[in-house]
Amino acid sequence: MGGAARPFAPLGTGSVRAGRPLRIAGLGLAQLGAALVACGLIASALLPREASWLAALGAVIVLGVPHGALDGAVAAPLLRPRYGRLWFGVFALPYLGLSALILLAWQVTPLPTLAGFLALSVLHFGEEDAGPGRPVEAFLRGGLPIALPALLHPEATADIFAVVTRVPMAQLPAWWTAAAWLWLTLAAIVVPFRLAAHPPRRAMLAELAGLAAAFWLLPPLTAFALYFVTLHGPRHMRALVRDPVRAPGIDTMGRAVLAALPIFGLTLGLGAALWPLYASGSADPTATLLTLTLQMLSALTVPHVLLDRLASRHAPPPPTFADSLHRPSR
Ligand SMILES: CC1=C(/C=C/C(C)=C/C=C/C(C)=C/C=O)C(C)(C)CCC1
Ligand SMILES: [Fe+2]
Repeated sequence: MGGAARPFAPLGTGSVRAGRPLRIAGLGLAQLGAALVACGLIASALLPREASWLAALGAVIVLGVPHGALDGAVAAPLLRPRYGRLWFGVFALPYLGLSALILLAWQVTPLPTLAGFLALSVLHFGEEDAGPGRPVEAFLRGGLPIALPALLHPEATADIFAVVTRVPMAQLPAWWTAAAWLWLTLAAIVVPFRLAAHPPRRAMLAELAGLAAAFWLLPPLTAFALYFVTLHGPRHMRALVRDPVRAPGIDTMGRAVLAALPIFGLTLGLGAALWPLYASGSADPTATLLTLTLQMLSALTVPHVLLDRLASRHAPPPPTFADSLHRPSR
């Protein structure tokens, strides 16, 4: 795996750029909150399956989805200078149009859509976890949450995706199992070399060991929720808070949460509007919630990833040596 690069801080700290976060027993308030959420999710694994699905989905919706709702704050500085007050329409119409196409794809070709969703997730999780310009580490880290459930809990994972795709799945599709074995084989070949060449930070090893243990010991949806709300979401938010160019107004975790609220509310409203459509073909409300949540997550992830690409393409390049000769240093 990669060498020492970004400082590791898996759980959100109260304020990244400004002030000193409140600390209790050496933990920041947000870290304490994340630890409590993690304990709650782990305990929810003891509940009957439907109830544990509900707990995991509740966490994914309330604590995980808001990181995608920050896309408005990323799009505004790109679009407002050119479109003025119309910027929100210019942002939201293609974003939601693309999402609607993905929801349609789940109805028309559920299994290819599932394959595309899983591939996009490996890319998105990997880029966020490994950081830019580290394709091998990104593949290995992004592949972990997708490959381990297939290898360690194939029946439970198939049960979940039979509900999501509405395609009977006595077992996982062979392509998923094959891809998971390929990931494991590559990891077994690459990781020992990487470990020898760049001894990893202890915190990164602890994260990977913790994740592997979660995907081994917990039901797959619970382990995924744990990864999504304590690692992926906070990491995405922290990256935006630290980036003064992509979302200039978002410079503390508190501001990030506030900025996410309007689009998060809109997302919940869209989910509520779609509910009757999804409930009509569904066995029970928990199954409806699972299908709607995962399909909407996938539908929003496509424009979410595209916007991330666009925003990094439009970011000004880092200052060159020549720049530093011409500009007075501050
Ligand atoms: C539901 C679920 C899975 C997949 C979830 C995925 C693929 C989520 C992707 C979310 C994204 C990309 C969000 C973007 O921010 C697993 C872990 C395979 C097995 C357990 C249940
Ligand atoms: Fe994300």
